[in-house]
Amino acid sequence: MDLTSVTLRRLRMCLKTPFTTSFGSFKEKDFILVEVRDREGVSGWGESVAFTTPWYTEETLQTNWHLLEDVLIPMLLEKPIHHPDQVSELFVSVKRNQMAKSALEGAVWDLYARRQGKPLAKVLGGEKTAIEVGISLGIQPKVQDLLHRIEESIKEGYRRIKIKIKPGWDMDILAEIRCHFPDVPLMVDANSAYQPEDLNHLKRLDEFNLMMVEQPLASENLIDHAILQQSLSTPICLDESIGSLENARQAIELGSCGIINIKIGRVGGLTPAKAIHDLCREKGIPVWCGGMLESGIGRGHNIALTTLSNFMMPGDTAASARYWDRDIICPEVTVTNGWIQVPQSPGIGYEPDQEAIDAYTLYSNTYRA
Ligand SMILES: O=C(O)CCC(=O)c1ccccc1C(=O)O
Ligand SMILES: [Mg+2]
Repeated sequence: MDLTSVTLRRLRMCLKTPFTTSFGSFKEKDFILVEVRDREGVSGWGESVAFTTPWYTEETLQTNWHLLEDVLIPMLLEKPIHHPDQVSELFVSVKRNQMAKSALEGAVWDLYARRQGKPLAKVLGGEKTAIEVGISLGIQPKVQDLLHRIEESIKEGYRRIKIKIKPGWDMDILAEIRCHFPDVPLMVDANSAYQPEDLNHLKRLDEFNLMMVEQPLASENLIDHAILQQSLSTPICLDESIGSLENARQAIELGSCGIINIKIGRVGGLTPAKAIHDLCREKGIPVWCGGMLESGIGRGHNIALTTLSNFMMPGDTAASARYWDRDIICPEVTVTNGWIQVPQSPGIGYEPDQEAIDAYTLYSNTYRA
């Protein structure tokens, strides 16, 4: 692959409705869009999923810009590579900074697939032609608002509902939801809002017939997740705790979870994401693809990854229109009866909408070999 330049753009897109987790609320999404170009002028696209503050992991938009500009782009443009798998190898000497690595690696994967004239899903070894998706609903001002959002989401066809929980917005809310929607496939995500001492309280989650409870405790705390899993019949799903293949191996060995949420950005790219997927398949741990309120570019990457066989549960990659008035890809991602048809055109299979990208760009910079 003859890479000649990389362009970073900082975009700001307004969310249709604010998204609230146990750590705070977002009204807009600021992120870095990455474009790699080769000698023939073909482009590949990637997206950094880092937020502007380090509430989810330690990375931020600014730390990603720094890593990309000062470390990763110079490394990538210095040495020729032949396959996108070599990008994560090239970055082994750089500790962590997974989202920064992933943004660039994803762009190289897209370019590689486009050059082959094949969909990224195929190039990754994915077989599915359609993927099943769910929806993640943030904490709402009132229970009534949440019930209304759930009803709408079911009507739109989403295959499972995930709600965000935190102390004070958990058991009573779930009781209310189950009263109105006794059978809807339901799960909860705490984004580490609980402490090991909350074990007895968390045991009550078993009353609500949940598919899983996502990341109840701190990311570093695999031991207490294992202890909690022993007293819960609801499977624990780890999100923030899984930053690498090694984290996944340890969580599985310790019994810290029964399910893993794979996010490409959190694990450093598509190559490591695939390695975690393969390990989980071997160990009998089902996986699903999480979301980070991505633009269409990141959404396209998620869809391609989800075509791998061990993605056995609906992911969080909802339709473009659930987040944005206008997405930055053509066509936008649409969901019909809870399914997304995997695009069959080359690369991520969605074309970047240059006009929309320009309209959302705050500033940009290009780096040449
Ligand atoms: O709709 C989405 O993209 C996923 C929503 C979501 O749950 C989420 C959004 C932002 C950050 C973290 C998470 C999460 O899965 O924990
Ligand atoms: Mg999560």
